[in-house]
Amino acid sequence: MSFEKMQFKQASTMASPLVSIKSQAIEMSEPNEEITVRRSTVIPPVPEGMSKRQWKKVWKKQHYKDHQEEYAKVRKQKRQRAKENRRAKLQAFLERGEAIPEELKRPPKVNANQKPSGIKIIIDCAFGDLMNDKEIVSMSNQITRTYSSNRRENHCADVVVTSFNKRLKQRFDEGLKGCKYEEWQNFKFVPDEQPIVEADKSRLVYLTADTDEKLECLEPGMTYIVGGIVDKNRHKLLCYNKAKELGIPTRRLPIGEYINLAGRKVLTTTHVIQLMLKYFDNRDWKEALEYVLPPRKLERSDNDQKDDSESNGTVEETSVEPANSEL
Ligand SMILES: C[S@@+](CC[C@H](N)C(=O)[O-])C[C@H]1O[C@@H](n2cnc3c(N)ncnc32)[C@H](O)[C@@H]1O
Repeated sequence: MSFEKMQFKQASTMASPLVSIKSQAIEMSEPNEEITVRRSTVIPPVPEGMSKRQWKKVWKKQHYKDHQEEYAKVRKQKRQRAKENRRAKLQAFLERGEAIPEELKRPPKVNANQKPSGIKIIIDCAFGDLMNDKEIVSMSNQITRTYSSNRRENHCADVVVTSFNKRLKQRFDEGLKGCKYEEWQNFKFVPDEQPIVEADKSRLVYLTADTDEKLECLEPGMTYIVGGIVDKNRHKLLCYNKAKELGIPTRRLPIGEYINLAGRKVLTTTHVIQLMLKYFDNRDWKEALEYVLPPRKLERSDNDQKDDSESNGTVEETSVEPANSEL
């Protein structure tokens, strides 16, 4: 049993609550009624050797683990409600005989006319130890988004997720249980770096914002490596240095050549892959950039620039899908 778990067990059995936080308890109600989350306000005393802050974190985590199934039900109900609301909105337009607005349209989840782009993409996830728990969750979500883009766009790639082990794998096996990632089409998850270290280096390119060398175009037959890390730019040159050590050529995306984006042009892993897939539509970077990046990032204002400086220049992923794929 881990130290944290032991502390939790001991403390849970203690009687007098000394610390008060908003811990969550889920109330199950009648079927079809809203499943609500009721907040109780006490947690057991802080175990010795732990700060109040650490203890709150451990308590919350354990509480979430204990109520995982109920939380999943709440999420499911929320999704269901959102679906019903959307359907009702669409219905209202149809009943009035009006055209459905573009923002309510959605592309099909699977694109039946999809063609292979001929490229391979490696998501290098060897940086798990540099991410906190939230960032691991964000990274796992980015991988699932990448998968849906790879199913939805007009061109797909063979994607390999390397160093898929430890906390990231655990996140998929526990938090994203049921997503059946082992069965995803055109996606492979491997526990080590074999696909990188054993590849023919002349067919490899490591993408990084930290190089001056521009990626002119994407070539079928090539393998492009994208860093699988969410770091708010804490670790500058991380992927660049790794590529250099491994003798892999590096390239940056030609962002500044086509659009106006202030600050460092560091994109999220998902955006980079979505851009690559979109590029194959017309082999047009500008078109791909405008499609994938959120519009607020393309038309810069003072506020946007402030946002960027707060997030250390990374263009944060703000929507689940590419900017206009909510259509
Ligand atoms: C959030 S960034 C990670 C930044 C990290 N500090 C690093 O050293 O790369 C995720 C990945 O997307 C790719 N990437 C982001 N912006 C890029 C750009 N402008 N050009 C090429 N690749 C980029 C890189 O592969 C990068 O590792």
